Amino acid sequence: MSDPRLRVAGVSVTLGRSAILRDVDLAVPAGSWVGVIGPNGAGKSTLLRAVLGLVRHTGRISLDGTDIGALRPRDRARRIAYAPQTPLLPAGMSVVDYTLLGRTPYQSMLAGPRRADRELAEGILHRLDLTDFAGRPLQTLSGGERQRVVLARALAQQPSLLLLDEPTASLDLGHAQAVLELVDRLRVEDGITVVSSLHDLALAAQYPRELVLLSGGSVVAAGAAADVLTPAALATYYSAHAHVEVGPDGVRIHPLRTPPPS
Ligand SMILES: Nc1ncnc2c1ncn2[C@@H]1O[C@H](COP(=O)(O)OP(=O)(O)OP(=O)(O)O)[C@@H](O)[C@H]1O
Repeated sequence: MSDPRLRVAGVSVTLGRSAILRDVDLAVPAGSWVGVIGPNGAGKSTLLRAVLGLVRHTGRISLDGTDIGALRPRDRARRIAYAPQTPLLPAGMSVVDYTLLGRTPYQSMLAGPRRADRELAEGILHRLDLTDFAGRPLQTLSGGERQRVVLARALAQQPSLLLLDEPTASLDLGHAQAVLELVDRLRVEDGITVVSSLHDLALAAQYPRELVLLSGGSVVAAGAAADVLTPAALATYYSAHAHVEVGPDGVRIHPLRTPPPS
């Protein structure tokens, strides 16, 4: 059997004196979308950062069978794109120039972006509803606009693996759906493999093919949304009360208020 695009095997991360990830296993087939969910502090961002090589880990992380530590930095930058939850954006840079940073791994050291790079960046800005913002300095954007621009830079990398940390955190419902639809279209049309953390469980139930539920740094459930997002799991790991409806068009989650004490 061929290697999955991404394999995380027995990965643990310790930061300071705290065990943040414990023996995490994950296999993401090429062209799939895995959603990493879990309550605040469960280790979702740390898992994505470990895949990027930004935090030290034990265990093995491989891309198409090659240990990520063995990839040359340029090769890694071409193959893995990352849209962080709270990116540091260079002040004064325009939206289109920031998007073009995604083309850096494809350019020779001193050459600037080529015409094809500009056309690609413009196409991505169009697909993300950002054309009117192309010339705007990054610091003038709203939170949701910034989030889409960070995604634009990641997509400009034309990666084989796209890591998204809370891609919808600052987006209104319409833009959240548009971004996730676009990601899914790129997955289907361009064969991009996606791993994203998601807080919004209603969206998490609809887009990724598979969910991995982290709690306290460990994988406590994995599989289809209907198997992971059970009322019992929501109560146990999120301390949340919800009604879960599984129907022909997927899983729907209805948060329920706790009845007030009588
Ligand atoms: N450098 C560090 N030293 C010690 N603990 C850290 C460090 N960085 C992160 N942590 C802790 O690791 C845990 C996991 O953090 P992480 O950001 O991965 O969680 P998360 O699931 O993405 O959370 P959220 O949903 O709130 O974004 C948290 O308890 C956090 O405080």
